[in-house]
Amino acid sequence: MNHLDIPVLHRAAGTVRLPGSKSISNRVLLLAALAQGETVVADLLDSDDTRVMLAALRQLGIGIESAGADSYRVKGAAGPFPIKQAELFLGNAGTAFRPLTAALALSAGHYQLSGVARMHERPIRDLVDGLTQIGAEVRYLGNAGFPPLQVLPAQINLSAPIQVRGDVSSQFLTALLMALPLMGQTAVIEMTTELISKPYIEITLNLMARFGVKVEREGWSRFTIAAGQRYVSPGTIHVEGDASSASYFLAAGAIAGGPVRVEGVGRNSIQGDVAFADALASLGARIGMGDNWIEARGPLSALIPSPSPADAGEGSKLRAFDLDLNHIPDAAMTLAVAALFADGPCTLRNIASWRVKETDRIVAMATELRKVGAIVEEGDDWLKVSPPYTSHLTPHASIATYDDHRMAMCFSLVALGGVPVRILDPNCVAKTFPDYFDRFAEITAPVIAIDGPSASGKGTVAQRVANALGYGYLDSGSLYRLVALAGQQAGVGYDDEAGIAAIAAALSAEFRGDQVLLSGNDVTEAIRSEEMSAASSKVAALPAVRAALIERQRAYRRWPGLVADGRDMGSVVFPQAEVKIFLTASVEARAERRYKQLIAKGVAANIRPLLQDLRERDERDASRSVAPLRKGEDAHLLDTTELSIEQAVDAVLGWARDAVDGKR
Ligand SMILES: O=C(O)C1=C[C@@H](OP(=O)(O)O)[C@@H](O)[C@H](O)C1
Ligand SMILES: C=C(OP(=O)(O)O)C(=O)O
Repeated sequence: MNHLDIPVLHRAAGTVRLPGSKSISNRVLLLAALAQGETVVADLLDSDDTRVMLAALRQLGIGIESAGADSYRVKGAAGPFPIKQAELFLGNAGTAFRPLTAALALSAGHYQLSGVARMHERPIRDLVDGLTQIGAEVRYLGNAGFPPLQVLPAQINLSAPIQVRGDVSSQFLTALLMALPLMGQTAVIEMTTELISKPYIEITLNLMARFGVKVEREGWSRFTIAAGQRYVSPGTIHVEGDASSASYFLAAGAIAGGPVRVEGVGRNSIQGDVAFADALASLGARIGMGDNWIEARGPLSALIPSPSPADAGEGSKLRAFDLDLNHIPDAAMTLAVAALFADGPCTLRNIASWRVKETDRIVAMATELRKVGAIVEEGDDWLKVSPPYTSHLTPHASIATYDDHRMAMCFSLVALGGVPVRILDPNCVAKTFPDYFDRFAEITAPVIAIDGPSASGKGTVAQRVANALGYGYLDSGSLYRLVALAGQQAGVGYDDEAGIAAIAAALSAEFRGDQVLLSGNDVTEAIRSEEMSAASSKVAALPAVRAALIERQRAYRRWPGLVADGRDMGSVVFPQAEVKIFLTASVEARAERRYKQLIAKGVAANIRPLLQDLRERDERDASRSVAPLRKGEDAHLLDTTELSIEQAVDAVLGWARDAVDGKR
C-alpha cells in the first residue's frame, strides 16, 4: 500500500495559511445555487468534498464559472434546481449528501444519490423520516436507513411541525433548515432528542442569514422559518480558513515548542472548531488569537527555569484532561493524539458521533494509538488515552488510516514524539486537505539558514552541508534571476508588478547540486548573464514579487530538512530556523576567491576592480534601509577568511548537530 514515512521531528514552528473551510464551502455553494442572483465565492476549499458538490450542482443545471484562483461565480437558480432528472455521486461528503437530499426532495424531480461504500454505511434515516413527514418521496435503494437514495416528485405539505432527531448527526437539521426556504411557506422544525454538534447549526444559521433568510429559534429545540423569505445573493462571500484543519498545526505548536501560527481563522470565525484553541489552552498550551489568526506554543514549564521566556518550557508536557467534546467532534480527534504528549491519562467524552463518520473513529483511534504504545480504553461514547508508561512512543509504527483524512492528519503528530512514523494511504487527506503533508513539513522540517555578503562562499558551503545531511537546498538569490528569466520567456514586462508576482507565485524552480532548473530545464548559465543580473534587481525591487517569493521559499521546507542560503533567510523567510549562520570573509579573501573562480572558468579578470566592486556592494548592503545585511543576534558568525571549505562545512555541521541534540 502507498505510504508516507515521516522522519523524527524535533520542533514545530512557522506559519500556515489554511485551506478554506469544508463546512462553509459546501453550504455557501448550495445556498448560492438556490439564491436569486450571482454569487462570487472566494477562497473556496479545493478538495474531494467540494469537488463532488461543484460537480453535482453543475449536473443540476447551476452555472458555475471560475472567477480566479479558488474563486467561483455561481449563477443562482432563484428556487429549486432547474434540471429535473439526475444521478449524483457524492463521494463521502456528508456536507454534500445530506443537504442535497433535502434540497432535491423539494425540487420536484427524479434523482438518485449515491456515494462511496462508506457513505452507504453512514445513517440518513432521521433526515428521510423528517422529509417523509412533509410528503416528500425519498426511497432507499440499498439498506433501509442508508444511502443510496432515490428522490421522486411529491406534494409537500408544511402544515404541521417537522419532528426530527438530532442525536446522530447535526447535518440532518442543517439539511432541512437550508432546503425549507425553497417552499416560501412557514416551516417549523421540532427536535425530538438532544442535538449534537451544535456549533455546526450556528454556521448554518449564520450563512442562511447572509443569504437573507432568518430563522427564529427556541434554544436548540424548535426552529421556525417564516413565510415569504427566499435566498438572495450577498454578492461576494469569502470562505474562512478551515478551523478543523487548523487543529493539527496548533497541536503541533503546543506539543513541539511553537510558535505555530495559522492564518485564515481567528476570533471572528463562525466555526465552532476554533474552540479547539480553548481546549489546548486548558491543557497548558499558550494560545494567542487575532481577528484572522491563531497561534500556539508549548506550555511554560514550572520546573525548568529558562533564561528567555520565548524558549521557556519547550518540550514540557501538556496537562492531562477530561473533557466533553460534543461541540468539536472533528477537532476532538486531534486531542486524542495530543493525549500521547500529556502528563497523565486523558478522557474524551460525548463523542458517539465518531462511530458513524468516515470510519468508526473510536475503534480506529484506539487501535492505532495502541500501535504507538498508548494504553487505550474505549466505551460507547468515550475514549481514555494514557500515554505510554515509559513516556517513549513506539518507533516505526505503521498507521492505518481507514480512508479517513483525519486519522492521517492526526497521526502525523506522532513524529513530534521523537519517533519516525509511517502513514498508510496518506492521500486520503484529499477529502478536505490535499496538500496537508506539505504544509505540515513547512512547520516541522529543520532549516539551516546561511546568510552573508556576496562572494563569501556561502553557496558552496550550503550545498555541501545539504549533501552531507541529505537535506534539500535553496539558493534564494537565484530565485530573483529565475523570476526575471521566466518573465522574459512569458513576455511579461518587468514593470508589470502583478504579472511578475503571478510568475513568482507559480515559479517551478529546482536546485540540484550546482544546477538550477526552471520548469525542468537547465538554466544554470542563462540566469548568470549580465542581462538577467540587471533584470533580477528590477524584479527584486517589486514588493508583490518579494511577498510571493516568501511563500515560494517557505515551500522548499520539506523533510528531512533544508539548507537555505541568501541574505534574509534567518531574518525574514525562516525566522524559526534551527540554525542561523552569518557566513562572511574579509573583502580581500572574497575578491581573491571570485578572481580564482573567474580564471578557472577561462574569464579574464583583474583583482583590483573586483575588490572595489565588492567594497561598494558591502557598503550598499549594510546601509540600505530595508533589511540591511548584518549578522542577527541569534546567528552564529562564521568567518571563513582563514578556513578551507571543508573546515567551514564542518563548523556548520557541528552547530546543526548541537541544535538537534539540544532538542532531544
Ligand atoms: O455540518 C457540518 O459541516 C459538519 C457537521 C459535523 O457532523 P455531525 O453533525 O454529524 O457531528 C462534522 O463532524 C462534519 O465534519 C461537518
Ligand atoms: C465527519 C466529517 O465529514 P462529513 O462532512 O463527511 O460528515 C469530517 O470531515 O470529519
